[in-house]
Amino acid sequence: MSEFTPLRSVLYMPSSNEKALEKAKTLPIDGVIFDLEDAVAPDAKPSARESAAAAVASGEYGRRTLTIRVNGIGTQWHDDDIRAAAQAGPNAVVVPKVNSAAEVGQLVDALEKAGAPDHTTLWAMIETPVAILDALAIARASQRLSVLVMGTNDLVKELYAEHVPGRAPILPSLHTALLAARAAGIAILDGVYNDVKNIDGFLAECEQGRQMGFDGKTLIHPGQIEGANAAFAPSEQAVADARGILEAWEAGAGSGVVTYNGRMVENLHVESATRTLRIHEAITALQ
Ligand SMILES: CC(C)(COP(=O)(O)OP(=O)(O)OC[C@H]1O[C@@H](n2cnc3c(N)ncnc32)[C@H](O)[C@@H]1OP(=O)(O)O)[C@@H](O)C(=O)NCCC(=O)NCCSC(=O)C[C@H](O)C(=O)O
Ligand SMILES: [Mg+2]
Repeated sequence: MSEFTPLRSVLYMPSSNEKALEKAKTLPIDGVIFDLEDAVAPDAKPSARESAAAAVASGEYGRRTLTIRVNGIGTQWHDDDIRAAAQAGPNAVVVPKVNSAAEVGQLVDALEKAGAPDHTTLWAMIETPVAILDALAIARASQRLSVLVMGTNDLVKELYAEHVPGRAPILPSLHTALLAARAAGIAILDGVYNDVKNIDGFLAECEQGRQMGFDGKTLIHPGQIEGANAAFAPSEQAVADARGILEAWEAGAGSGVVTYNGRMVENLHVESATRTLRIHEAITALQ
């Protein structure tokens, strides 16, 4: 995956829900997670596995990043899921409840043994206390691991915490996982917002996630896409400022510090501005 593959909006859908699989072909999402885990009842798992593989193979999802979330290590479905997902060759296989660097190694071996193509990376879900405490080791465990995905429902459950506006009970965990992803140089996606009818609450959480540094948000409903796409794209003002910073820097050629709109600009601000423009260009290229 290139450094700036946009992942602003990554929508989960139960792979047992044919209507949802069909609808996703038309939705303005950056990525899809065809779910085989929590959203699929045990009896429906074998057919959901086939549907997810067929969806990936269909070639009908355009430029969207396609992923399959398998059932976790140690479950009765895991090995068959891994085999089917590897052979389908999505952009990534998402694995829930990854708890250690050793598990990342085990997953990468299993994917390679099952014939996963080189373009199929691993996305590890961080959703348990032990994963938070081992986040750096997990994030650095393999070149094939490209994204951490927060599982905030499981995390809240495991902590005996509560879902509250502002997410104070899980902020330390979110920050720890962010630190790990950034230290490892990989992407990280924020968790889902369960109250699908509460758009204001959802937008506030998107804003918070973007300010913290997340690359995008995992979603559960089409009504959440527009807000996530807007929140995780550089705003018009951010793009204008980035261009202004680069112009001011070039105009001051050779000096180690200049100003833009009265604010100090040093090399590090130029790097951030360049990154903002590259993200903006990658998003613009999607349209
Ligand atoms: C949450 C839902 C069960 C709500 O479903 P529903 O009441 O049917 O919603 P609507 O009637 O408002 O739906 C309107 C239309 O949109 C389609 N739809 C709904 N959701 C999706 C979706 N996720 N993908 C694609 N399309 C979707 C409906 O079919 C309607 O279509 P139409 O009739 O043509 O207008 C439901 O949204 C849902 O199932 N969401 C996904 C749930 C899921 O995948 N959960 C597992 C992942 S979350 C998680 O586990 C994270 C992590 O592990 C953690 O621990 O936090
Ligand atoms: Mg979970």
